[in-house]
Amino acid sequence: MEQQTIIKVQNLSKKFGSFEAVKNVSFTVNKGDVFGFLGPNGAGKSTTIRCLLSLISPDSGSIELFDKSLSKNRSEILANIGSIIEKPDFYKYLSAQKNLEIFARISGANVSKKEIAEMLDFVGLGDRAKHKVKGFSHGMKQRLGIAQTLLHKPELIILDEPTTGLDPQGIIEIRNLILRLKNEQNKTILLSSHQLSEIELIANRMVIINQGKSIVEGSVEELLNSEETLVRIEVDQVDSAIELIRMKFNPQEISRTSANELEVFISKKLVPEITKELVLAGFALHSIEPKRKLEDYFIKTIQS
Ligand SMILES: Nc1ncnc2c1ncn2[C@@H]1O[C@H](COP(=O)(O)OP(=O)(O)OP(=O)(O)O)[C@@H](O)[C@H]1O
Repeated sequence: MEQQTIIKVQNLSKKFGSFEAVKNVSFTVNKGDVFGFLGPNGAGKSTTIRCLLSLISPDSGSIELFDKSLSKNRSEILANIGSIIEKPDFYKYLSAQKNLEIFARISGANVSKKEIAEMLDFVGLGDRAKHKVKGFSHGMKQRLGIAQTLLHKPELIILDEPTTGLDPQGIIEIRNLILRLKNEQNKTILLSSHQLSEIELIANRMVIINQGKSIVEGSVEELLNSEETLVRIEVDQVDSAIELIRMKFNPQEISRTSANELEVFISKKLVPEITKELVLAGFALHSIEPKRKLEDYFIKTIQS
């Protein structure tokens, strides 16, 4: 069965003055994806998301949502998206339930009190429905924000860095909630983050964006578990170790990174073999650390 495309962004560019915040960004989100939009701070994630929500208009490129052009079907498309792009704002002296009732009325969503109660249950705030938002933790407000995005029953949910500022427990709650949105409510979710670990835990597909450009897109599993691995080896006599590895394994790339360390790009399967050969040849092997290529790449990107 052919997969339905929910978001198709092609060659999107946006400048602020002469500064190019987004340069030719392209990616595709399919129905049922938890799609990770990964990049360091300032990469252009929020700018892209603001274009998707038609809050700003791109300078060039095309955006299709639900197989329709955003520029030509704006209100129909936006009615099918729920989003949190900044910290959700509530009437703090009103209860969680009252807040949702008001937001439902403002957005014109036809939602019964029973449905609102179910949404609050879904985000784990059922027993707090009558409590004033004033006393809610940041995590609870974030979950109430997610309930708010569900009011008009959208097919696509866009969350811009939803776990920023949350404590570890709060992060786990949001993560579980996102997975339940996909599994129990059949939502498609676009989730931006600057943390690979976050995306790895919940997304099935992702794009990495850096300095306004999309760099790599694909299945999280395939991208993170690619056969080719960067292996860091701490050993005495680095140059002789490089010679030995070159001779026996013919790696694609190998280089000395410090007086007692080398890096080699090689198939994951060969790591035990390399270890054995170095030890048998009498090298003092202090450590051997395989790093997934993408992880290493992403860390370098962030640090640069
Ligand atoms: N309205 C604006 N005017 C000028 N520059 C802007 C504007 N909005 C964003 N930028 C710049 O564009 C770049 C990309 O910002 P953007 O917010 O899209 O990044 P981001 O990936 O979402 O990062 P963060 O997680 O820090 O928000 C940044 O350098 C930012 O300073």
